[in-house]
This record gives sequence, structure tokens and C-alpha cells, in this order.
Amino acid sequence: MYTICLEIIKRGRYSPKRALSTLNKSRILRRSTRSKMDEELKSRENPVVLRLDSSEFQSIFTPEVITLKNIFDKYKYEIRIAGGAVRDLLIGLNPKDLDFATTATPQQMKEMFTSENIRMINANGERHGTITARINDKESFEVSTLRIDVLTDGRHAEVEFTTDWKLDANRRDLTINSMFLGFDGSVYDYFFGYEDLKKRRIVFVGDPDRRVKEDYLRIMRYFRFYGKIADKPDNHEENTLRVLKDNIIGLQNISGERIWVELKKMLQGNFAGNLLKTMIDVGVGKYIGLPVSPNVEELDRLVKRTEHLSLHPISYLAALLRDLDDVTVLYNRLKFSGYDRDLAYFLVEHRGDKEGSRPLLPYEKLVLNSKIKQKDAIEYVKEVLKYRGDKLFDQFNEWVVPRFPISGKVLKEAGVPPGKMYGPIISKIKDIWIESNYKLAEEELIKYIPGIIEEFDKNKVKA
Ligand SMILES: Nc1ccn([C@@H]2O[C@H](COP(=O)(O)OP(=O)(O)OP(=O)(O)O)[C@@H](O)[C@H]2O)c(=O)n1
Ligand SMILES: [Mg+2]
Repeated sequence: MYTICLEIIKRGRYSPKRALSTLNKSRILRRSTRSKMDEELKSRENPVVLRLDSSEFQSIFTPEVITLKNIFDKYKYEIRIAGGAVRDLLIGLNPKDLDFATTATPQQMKEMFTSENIRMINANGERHGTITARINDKESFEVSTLRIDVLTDGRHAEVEFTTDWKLDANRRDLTINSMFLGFDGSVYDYFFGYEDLKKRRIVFVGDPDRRVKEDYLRIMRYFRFYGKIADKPDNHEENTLRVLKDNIIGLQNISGERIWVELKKMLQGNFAGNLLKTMIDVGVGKYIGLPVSPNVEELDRLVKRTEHLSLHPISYLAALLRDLDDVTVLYNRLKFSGYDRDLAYFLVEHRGDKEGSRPLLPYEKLVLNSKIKQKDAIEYVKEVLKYRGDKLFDQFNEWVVPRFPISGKVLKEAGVPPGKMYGPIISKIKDIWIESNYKLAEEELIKYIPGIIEEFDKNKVKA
């Protein structure tokens, strides 16, 4: 441990004080321990488990990807597609982005790309072994040097580069995310990820406790990938849930933004409501800004009545919140977008609205009198109707927003002197127009102006 400590200080990335405190907080994996673990870890001698037919993966080889590959070939470095893209291809999904892994060090990549006149962007990743190359000014690719995480504090890692593919697979979170794809279609799978994918099991690579302690965000990722891969809502391994529970406090140091990225994707996937409940059971709630006793009964009701619908991720969270203050606390922790925040406020405020004789009227009013963008208000109303499981959803969907005929220009032409009165007058006429079910036209509406002004004047005198 002493040697590692000295080495870290020597590398100059940490001050001696910070290095010591990081060491105290973290798990040190000495190389001897690491190789012992590797021996113990169930892994495969021959990692090539299958060869994909070219029709299964050719579509990802754009001319830019081929250019990238040719450069690595020319300099005799190995390069393979890594992680999520391999997983997605194997389950028949089109990967949305490709991450590459290579035996070349960042320095070697920099020299190679410089000689080949390839632009490199975002130098920040270099410390962790990632170089981003921009090919043909069209596509950017992240290429990461194979690495092991020597030192982790649950958020960041101090890395060491390697040319051993198995060691790089070994530092990844889940078996299904630890595979590589060669350009000839070979799938390299050291830790039985392909089997787990087929069995729809979400399994950490090696010791789950160690994996989670390396990066506590993996607690959230576990649930996200469960929703993506599993075929039953509640088929977790008991030991895995226990490990997540034991480590839950680690989430407190993970940024809200990173948590929200994972949580949002989880809530957009399968079994969102069930998984949210399991997350609460393992104790995630208080670390992600949910109230001490989230309203799980409301979530249950929501899930039951909306089974056939796809809800906005915010709806599931809103169900757990009891009032507007709860929304503020959640927003302060997760820092979601202003749109998402206002949707949460809107849902909590209007999910219990009572129905009158014109059931759509309150929703029409929300849109027509909205202070936010009309387009957003329409989306919010649709979501609240979905949330309520309301039959009105289809009816509201067909509703065409009518055009309000009165503007400042009309008032001016009707002889109202310009000034502060325009806003309140327009708003009053709008109410009359809405109540008339949008039947009254401009000529009829302007007839109300004198009466409205008279009433305002009377109120002014009284005040
Ligand atoms: N906390 C993390 C984050 C990422 N990874 C590894 O880095 C890869 C890429 O991470 P990311 O892009 O976040 O996830 P993907 O698996 O690619 O999923 P997505 O398709 O949603 O991007 C993962 O597959 C996994 O091997 C990891 O081990 N631990
Ligand atoms: Mg990815």
C-alpha cells in the first residue's frame, strides 16, 4: 500500500494529503490481490464465444469507423468495439453509440492521430485513457486504452493501462457490459455475459460488493439494465439486492445529474413502477431526494391503472410525492430540466382536480391561460390525464386549440386607450370567450369592453 501511495504522490495528480485521505476512504487493490481475484473469478480460457454474421453488424461500420480501424491496423494496435454496443447488437438493437477499446496507450494514440492528421477533441478524457478522434469532420469516436482501476473512491478511479483484454473486461460493471466485438465479428466474452444475456440475468462481474464500491452509480445502473434485459419484473437475486442495500449510503456522494441520467433511462424502460418500488425497498429514496415516506400506495395505483400506457418518467416520481415542497426537494437533488420540474409541479397540483359539467374545461383553461409555452402546457395536460387514467385523454387529444380573436390591436381599434389595462381586460374577455365554448366572435366580444372597464373603475374607487 505504501508503494502505491508513493507512486500516486509521485505522479503528481494528488497532493500527499489528498492521496492519503483518498487511500483511507478507498479500497486498495494491490496487484497481487488483483491477480488472485482474477484466478478465483469464474472466467473463460477461450473468450471467443461466437462469430456474428456480417449481416448482423455491418450496419455499424460506417466509412468513418472503417477509417478509424485502418489507422489502428496501420500502426499495429488492436481495436475492438466495447461494452454497451456489443450488448445491444447481441439482443438485436441498433447501438446508439460505439465505444472502442484498444491496446494503444493514450500517448501512442496521440502520436498516431497527429501523424495521420486526425483531429482530437476533449483532452479531458486522456487521464482515464480515453482519446476522442474526429474522423472526416463527421463522426467522433471515443477510444479507450485497456485499463484497470488501481484505486477507486466510489466516484473516480486512478487507472493503470494494460494490453490484457481480460483485465479490462474484469473492471467493468456487469457481465453483459463486459464483452468486446472484433471487426471480424468475433465476440470476446470472458465472464459469461452472453449466457447471462440469453438468460436475461443482470450479474456483476466478479464480486458485486467490490464492483459497487468502485462506483456507487452502479446501484442505479443495475436497475436500469434490469429493466432493459430482464423478462420478469421482480426476479432479482437476493444476494445482489443485499449488496446494493449494504452499500446504499455510497449514493450520497454521487452527483444528482449522474443519478438522474440513469434513473430517467430506467423509468423509460420496462417495469418502471416495479423497479422504482424495489429501489425504494433497498433504501435508494433518501439519497435521490425522495421524501422519507414516499407515497408507494399512490405509485401502486398509478402502475395498475396505466399498465397499457407509456408514462413520462416524471409521472412515476410524482406519484411518490405528496406536495409541491416534495417536488422542490427532489428537483434540488436530481437537477432535472426546467421542463421536467414544471411537469412535476403540474402533476402534483392537478392530478386531483374535480370534474365539472364540461369535463375538459379545466384542462382547456390550463392551456389557454398558461404562463408557460402553450406547446408544453398541452403536453403537461396530456400527461396529467394519462396519470389519472382518464377517459378524457382521447378527447383532449382531438381538441384543436381555438384561436382567441382579441389582441391589443383589437382593443386599440375599439378605442381603449393604451396602457396597463390591456392585460386584465384581455384576460377577462378570454374568460367570457372560454365560457361561451369559443362561440363568441370578435364583434360580440368587444361589446363587453365598456362593462369590463366600468367594473374595473368601480373596484378602483372602492380600493
Ligand atoms: N459505472 C460504470 C459505467 C460504465 N461502465 C462500462 O462502460 C461501458 C460504457 O458505459 P455507458 O456508455 O455509460 O453505458 P452503456 O453500457 O454503453 O449503455 P448505453 O447504451 O445506455 O450507453 C459500459 O458498457 C460498461 O462496460 C462501467 O463498467 N461502470
Ligand atoms: Mg454507451
